Amino acid sequence: MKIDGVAYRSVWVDEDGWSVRILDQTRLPWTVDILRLTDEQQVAHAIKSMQVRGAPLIGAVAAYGLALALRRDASDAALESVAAMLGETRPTAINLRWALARMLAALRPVAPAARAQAAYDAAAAIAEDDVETCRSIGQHGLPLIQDIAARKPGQPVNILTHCNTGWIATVDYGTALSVIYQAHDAGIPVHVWVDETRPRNQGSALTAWELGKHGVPHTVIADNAGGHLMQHGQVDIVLVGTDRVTRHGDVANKIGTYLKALACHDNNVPFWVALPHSTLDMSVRDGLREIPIEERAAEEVLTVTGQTADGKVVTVRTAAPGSAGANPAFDVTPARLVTGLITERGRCDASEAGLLGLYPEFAAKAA
Ligand SMILES: CSC[C@H]1O[C@H](OP(=O)(O)O)[C@H](O)[C@@H]1O
Repeated sequence: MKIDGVAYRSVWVDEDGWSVRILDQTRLPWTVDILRLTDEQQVAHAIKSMQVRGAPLIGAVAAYGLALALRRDASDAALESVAAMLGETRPTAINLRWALARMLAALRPVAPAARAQAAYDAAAAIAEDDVETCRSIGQHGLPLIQDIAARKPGQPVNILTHCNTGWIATVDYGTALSVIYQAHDAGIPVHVWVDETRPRNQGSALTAWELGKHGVPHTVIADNAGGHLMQHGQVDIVLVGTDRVTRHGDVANKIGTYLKALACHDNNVPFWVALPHSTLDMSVRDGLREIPIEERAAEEVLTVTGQTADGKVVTVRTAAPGSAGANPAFDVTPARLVTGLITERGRCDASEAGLLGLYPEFAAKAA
């Protein structure tokens, strides 16, 4: 996508042919800082600290992290240990393990002398696959917006979204935001309610920034405002992304997503989840019991980061001194609350039958 008219992806190989470039998402929306990663430890830090974040993107960046490591040591031991280390950086998004598994399958059979180049090629394939996949997700979600627009001619389609599922959560285009971008670019009047998405504010800091750069009308709201807006007919559809979808269609996503789904259910607002194939985990049936939920530092809840009037970016404590904090970073929305799934292959019910209808080859995956 573009930043002030200049095309970017969220991860790319530097001109030097080997180091890896990323946008530092902890500095957005205040500054566009491009980081240069030169080893797997820097990649691990970037993922853990959320300099790069978003389920598909952390998978792609981890793949390049493995390539960086193999430049120095392409032994079997290094291949396995670095893949394991990177796989431990964040527990919930299955895309991280999906990408590393794909890299290991590609690299184990390759002679160490040829492994580094093969790793860059495999990482590039993951990145390119993600770009086309996310573009396609947008196309398959577009009819949902068109149908709503047809029922309210001349009025904007009001879409509520949670967290950031845009091009900076993927290699390009995004998932739920890919649908919004394609609707906007098709000339459909849309307006986006952007959940701020405490505690890391991926909505108010990242989604609002992305939509602003693309010219999409939007309004930032408190996370707790969505239900009220639905009760007053202000939300036509909720579109979110996800970090893991189970065989039965349960959806792990940013904390607060489940509450949005409950409000949708109570107000008959469609709740759609956009995902690439790399977010499917067909080995899990019961998401609530089986998906590991990342517990992040309490400090993220007890503080907030923002920009002062004179342009300084600071972090201030918002909680009472001495109070403890709890920070589960994801929750699981049961399939029964999901209207449907939007994938690169089409839309389906949030069910095993729905998913296998689109991905019959996944039937054999361990369950
Ligand atoms: C396109 S998937 C984005 C997905 O990832 C986010 O989590 P985080 O910001 O912690 O990486 C969030 O759950 C989004 O829905």
